[in-house]
Order: sequence, then C-alpha cells, then structure tokens
Amino acid sequence: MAFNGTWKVDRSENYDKFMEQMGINVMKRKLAEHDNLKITIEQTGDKFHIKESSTFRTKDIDFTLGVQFDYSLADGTEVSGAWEMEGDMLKGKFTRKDNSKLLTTTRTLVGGELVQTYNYEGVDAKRIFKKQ
Ligand SMILES: CCCCCCCCCCCCCC(=O)O
Repeated sequence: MAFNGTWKVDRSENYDKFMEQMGINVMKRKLAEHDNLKITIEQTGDKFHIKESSTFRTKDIDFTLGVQFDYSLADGTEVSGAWEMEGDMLKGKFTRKDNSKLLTTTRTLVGGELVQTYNYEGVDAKRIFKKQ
C-alpha cells in the first residue's frame, strides 16, 4: 500500500503558528519543532497500524478507515475522530475533547515525500516526511 514504510520528518511549514493556535506554550513549541518525528505506516486493506516515535514518546496506534478512535497528541491534548481515504489522500477529522473544536489533517504522497497538512481554527501547517 502506497503509504507503507517509515517516514522521518524533514521540514515543517507554519507549524509553530499552528501549535500556537492550538494553545501550546512557547517552550513546548520550541521542543516540538525539533521532535525528530518518525512514523511507520502499515496498511492492510482498510486497517492501519502506525508506530510513532519522537523525542517526546513512542506510541502504537491502530485504526480502521471510517471508524472513530481516540488519540492523545504529544502535548496531552485528547482528540477523537477518524481517517477516510479520498482518492489517493488520507483525510482525518478529529475533535478536541476539551473544547469540541475541529482539527483536520491530511496525508498525501507528493514526489516521493509524505506531506501531512494540519488545520486548526483557520491556521494551516504542513510537515513533510522523507522515506527511510
Ligand atoms: C501537538 C501538535 C499537534 C499535532 C497534530 C497532530 C494531529 C494528528 C491527528 C491524529 C493522528 C492519529 C494517529 C496517526 O494516524 O498518526
């Protein structure tokens, strides 16, 4: 499956502003900018297993496309939502449990890189991952 493999973050765009909009304090944002995030994606049909590793934590996540699940962001913010596949793009819609606001995210492959976009309350960001 196209997303399968291990992806290491290479660069980010507007990620600091996005995290600020999320309410993350400046100290945590500075650390998060250099989190060395690595995700391993294993897709089998509509089921995904994700291994996430960063300077903050390692975490295993299992989800099925279209099925809601709970997830804790690295800063502890809890969200609930689901991923859907639309064409070649993964689209995620997650709702924060603390304030019911929507965080949307997409994953797509562009020129051999995995591009993940984020939107929260009008602020967009991107993180671009290279395959290992
Ligand atoms: C603390 C910075 C905010 C980062 C936003 C991350 C949004 C991720 C949404 C849900 C991810 C589910 C698990 C996964 O597919 O990797």
